[in-house]
Amino acid sequence: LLKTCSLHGISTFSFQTWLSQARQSKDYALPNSSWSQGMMDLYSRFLEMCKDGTWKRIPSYSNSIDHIPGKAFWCVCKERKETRLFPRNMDTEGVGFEYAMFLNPSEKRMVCLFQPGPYLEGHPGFAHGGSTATIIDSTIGGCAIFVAGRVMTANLSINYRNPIPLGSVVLVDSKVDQVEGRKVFLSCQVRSIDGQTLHAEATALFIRLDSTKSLQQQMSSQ
Ligand SMILES: CCCCC/C=C\C/C=C\C/C=C\C/C=C\CCCC(=O)SCCNC(=O)CCNC(=O)[C@H](O)C(C)(C)COP(=O)(O)OP(=O)(O)OC[C@H]1O[C@@H](n2cnc3c(N)ncnc32)[C@H](O)[C@@H]1OP(=O)(O)O
Repeated sequence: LLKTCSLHGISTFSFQTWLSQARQSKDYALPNSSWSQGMMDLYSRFLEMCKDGTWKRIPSYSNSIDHIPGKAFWCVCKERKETRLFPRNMDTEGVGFEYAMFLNPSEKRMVCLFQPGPYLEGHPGFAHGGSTATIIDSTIGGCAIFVAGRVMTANLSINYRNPIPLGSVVLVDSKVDQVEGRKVFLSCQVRSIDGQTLHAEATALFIRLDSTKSLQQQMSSQ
């Protein structure tokens, strides 16, 4: 993680500093009692693949700033307590977005194990398409961030193929297809655990933000 971030000039802070800051925040990507057996099995499978370094488990905090090494650098500490990363906006376990991400840096690939809870309902019994879009955007976005640094979604195109039952577990599998200057093109598939059902597929364009400006400067100038 440090190597990736350093490559993009995100941080001059030490990995230890970032780790100690991150440790103060709750990591929501760890198993909790709402996770189904299917979610636990898939999580264990990916954790196993982390042992040789091929995959990396990505921690997840309720505030986006906590993901950034040297977060204090952006001096947004006052506002940060009042905001939450959208998919981490619920306090009760299991009712909303339950998910954990794993990164494969050499394949430029990010997967997300996703268990949609009952508060994400659209059609009765099924996940709202907006929640599917959110988890796709977050997974693809996480992938783009780790590959290209600071980016924003410019375009996200989704084909919904089969509805996702609430409480089921799906695998959101994204990868970077191409980088052209500031443009990062990615694609994604959402499948059932057994791979037999394609729930959704997506393509996305992310634009790398001007690296000479801080994230905060770019946000405030728009
Ligand atoms: C949330 C951060 C969390 C950080 C956590 C980090 C790690 C955690 C790990 C796990 C994941 C956790 C979180 C997931 C992360 C993110 C998910 C959320 C992401 C979002 O939810 S994000 C909100 C929605 N997003 C917006 O709110 C963007 C609004 N927008 C703009 O802010 C500008 O629009 C911008 C900046 C996109 C570009 O503006 P700009 O001025 O920098 O660049 P410009 O316009 O010059 O475009 C340069 C070249 O791209 C082409 N181009 C531009 N747009 C295009 C389009 N739509 N289609 C086709 N081509 C396009 C141009 O045509 C030109 O091409 P050319 O150079 O060839 O002429």
